Amino acid sequence: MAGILAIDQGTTSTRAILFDTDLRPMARAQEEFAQHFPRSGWVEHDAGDLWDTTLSVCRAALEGQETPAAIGITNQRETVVVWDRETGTPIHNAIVWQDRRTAALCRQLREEGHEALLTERTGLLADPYFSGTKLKWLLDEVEGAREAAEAGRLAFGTVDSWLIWNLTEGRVHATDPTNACRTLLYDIHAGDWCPEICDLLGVPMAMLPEVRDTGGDFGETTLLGGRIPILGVAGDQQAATLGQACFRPGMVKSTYGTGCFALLNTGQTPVASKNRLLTTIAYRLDGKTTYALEGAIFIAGAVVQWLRDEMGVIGSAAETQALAEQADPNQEVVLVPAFTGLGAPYWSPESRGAAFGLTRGTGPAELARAALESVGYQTRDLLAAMEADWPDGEPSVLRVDGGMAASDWTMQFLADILGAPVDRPEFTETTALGAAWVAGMTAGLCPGMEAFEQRWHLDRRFEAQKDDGWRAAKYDGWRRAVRGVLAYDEAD
Ligand SMILES: Nc1ncnc2c1ncn2[C@@H]1O[C@H](COP(=O)(O)OP(=O)(O)O)[C@@H](O)[C@H]1O
Ligand SMILES: O=P(O)(O)OC[C@H](O)CO
Repeated sequence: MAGILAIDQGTTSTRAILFDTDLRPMARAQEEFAQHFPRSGWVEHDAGDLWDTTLSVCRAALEGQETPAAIGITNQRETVVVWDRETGTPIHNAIVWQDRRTAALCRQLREEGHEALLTERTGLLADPYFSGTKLKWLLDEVEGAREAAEAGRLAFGTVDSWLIWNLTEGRVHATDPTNACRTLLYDIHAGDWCPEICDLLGVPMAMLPEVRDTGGDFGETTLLGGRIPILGVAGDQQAATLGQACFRPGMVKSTYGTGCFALLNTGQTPVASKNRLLTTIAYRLDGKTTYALEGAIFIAGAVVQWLRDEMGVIGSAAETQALAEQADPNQEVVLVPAFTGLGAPYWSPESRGAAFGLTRGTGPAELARAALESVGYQTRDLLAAMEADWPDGEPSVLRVDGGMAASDWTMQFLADILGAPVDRPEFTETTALGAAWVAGMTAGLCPGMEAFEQRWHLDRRFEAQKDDGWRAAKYDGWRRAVRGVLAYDEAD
């Protein structure tokens, strides 16, 4: 029987995985594309590259295969594309979620007292991470853009909308609530775009996509052989939450790719964070919205890439494990990888990274260990904030996935620093799996939630092996290092 094609359009590469209806992977293809850094703190993608790589990985994955019965799309979130409805041409490069160009605008929004409205409606903060201020920047800076948008000639979309538009050859301009809720323009309580915020940011509502259920009808494509309906769309972190079967309130997953994103399912209740986490939509199925608390860290696996590409201390990511094992146990080096600012729970876009505790004897091994440890410390920051925000639902086990979850050393350190077990599933491409499952379920080909939950299989559980004294001392060192980074920023 024909399968389900998952498109995973990520920050550094685009993937397509063809699953059979039992959700076993049958074929896959992946392509990287160029990152553009036109100025310090700016990150752009050529939106044409995002579409071209999508088309080519889909064609490669489908080569010699039957036409799939459905497509599920999952994508890097918050990244902004604006295009001309007539020609389908983007008016500018896509501005990527990591881009910090609107830090001053966000500061101004905070100083003028607008953050309360933004948080109340969207569950987010006035931070450059989200789409809204990036879109405002495009409308302000690209000549003629605002007039064209007001006249209805321009379309805005996160990457999902851009891909849907292209796959349907301009017939469908839509998104789903998991992507809409990251724009800073969407009212997560009303379940619709927020006119007040659009007004505040000068965004004409005519350019916004229609919001449809995560498992819903997003049109069909004829570009991949036959007619294939697009039946599932979710932002990549929410798709991973689905792929990890975190369906019950209290379940939490953490994905370690370029960054790290932890989501705690809070059921049908949107929990307002008192600890600078994000209130977000986990999924909307059959018109019913499930919410999550999210902690977002901008640098996780990217710190390992930095060791490889900029520092040249490793040849491959996997080498960090052996180095960390060799590190001198008497050296307490702490690395705060705030390369693009600090995300949750600090939200300090202008902070930059620092290493503490360096000695004459510090070498690549100690640096590699500190890099891997930084991922554990940052996760503990997030889970501590989650526990404070939602004490009744304290999560007992953390489900992990993403490229860096392959690092046993990092996962063991994570369990040790959390003082709680960490579960790694057999299949760690949970993002694509989640998108495929939603599309397959909507098509009536895949099992519902309960049966899907049963097919989650453990690869390995990492149990905490250290005592509370060790944990407290290590975490205290991290907290002091973060305070140092924040203080340096203030002094600036
Ligand atoms: N064995 C490993 N040890 C440490 N980090 C790893 C390992 N394997 C992969 N990584 C890191 O995981 C990241 C890739 O994960 P992936 O989920 O593919 O990311 P993304 O989807 O964000 O591109 C890279 O940043 C890489 O440095
Ligand atoms: O592309 P990834 O996996 O780094 O994920 C990016 C996130 O969606 C940003 O919020």
